[in-house]
Amino acid sequence: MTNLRSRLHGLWLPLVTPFHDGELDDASLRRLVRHYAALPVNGMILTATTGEGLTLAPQETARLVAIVRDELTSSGKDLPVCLGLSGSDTRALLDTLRRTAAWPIDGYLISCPYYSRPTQDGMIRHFRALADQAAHPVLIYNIPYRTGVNLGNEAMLQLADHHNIVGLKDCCADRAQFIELLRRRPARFAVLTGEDAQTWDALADGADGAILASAHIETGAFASVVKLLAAGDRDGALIHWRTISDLTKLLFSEPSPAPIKYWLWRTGLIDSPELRLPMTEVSSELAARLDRDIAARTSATAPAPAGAHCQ
Ligand SMILES: O=C(O)C1=N[C@H](C(=O)O)C[C@H](O)C1
Repeated sequence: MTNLRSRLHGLWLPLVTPFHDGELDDASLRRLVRHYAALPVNGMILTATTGEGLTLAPQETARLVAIVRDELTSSGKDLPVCLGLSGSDTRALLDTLRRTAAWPIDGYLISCPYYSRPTQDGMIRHFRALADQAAHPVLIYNIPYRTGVNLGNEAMLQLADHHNIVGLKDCCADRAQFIELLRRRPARFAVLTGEDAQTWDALADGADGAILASAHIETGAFASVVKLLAAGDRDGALIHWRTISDLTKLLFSEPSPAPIKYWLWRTGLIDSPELRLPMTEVSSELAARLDRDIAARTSATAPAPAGAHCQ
């Protein structure tokens, strides 16, 4: 597997997990991976928020990882892949790390423990225990509005010194905290944003890259924004950002990844827009808005697949 730290830049895609009639949809998954492998994506995250990882059985996650690696290999694309993990029981996560140690992945994206609201010291000890054990490097996922707890910069910087913790996916939603971290972090600690609507600000502030669910759509434009801003071409990046900034809001106007799955279904990339409960499909109002946006963006390309219809 790859040296993950050296690959933590550019645009990463947190892949949706396609389902059909309640089951993991292997055919759609293979189609998705082939599609994105041909686009300017620097890495993939599996089974995170967008991948509905909390709803997958361990055997399904193993099958998903194997399929993704198989399709990437057949596409000739050596993309790094991180497995999303979340949980609030350190011992259970240690078991998961042992069970997945030999899987064909390059790293883990591990969210802060949710619901129990531990102290900063508790989270430091949690991530150190996981990183000590992990057979692959660890990216921390700080997303307080989902977990209920914010990993502050003092704790983050202590964790950044751990040899097996290589970076952060930041969704702290606090620009001052984010900028201070960018100023104080060691160079070996990568910082990528996961705040779709704030992508421009985060990259302009100095983030190394972005992990964006919205980039399932208009992938090339998102990749251009990341690449051009990194190269210092603000005007060039702005041309692309203006075509996608509203999209980031539309795709998060109901719980993600329902709007993205609806879009991928309507454009023929997956066979069904279904999610696993408690997540539900988009409302009919949003479906109509998405259809209008799809029509506006794809009028020059293929029509919606036969059988796809507004709900
Ligand atoms: O699945 C992810 O990883 C992402 N999660 C964030 C969220 O859903 O809150 C958003 C980001 O685009 C990717």
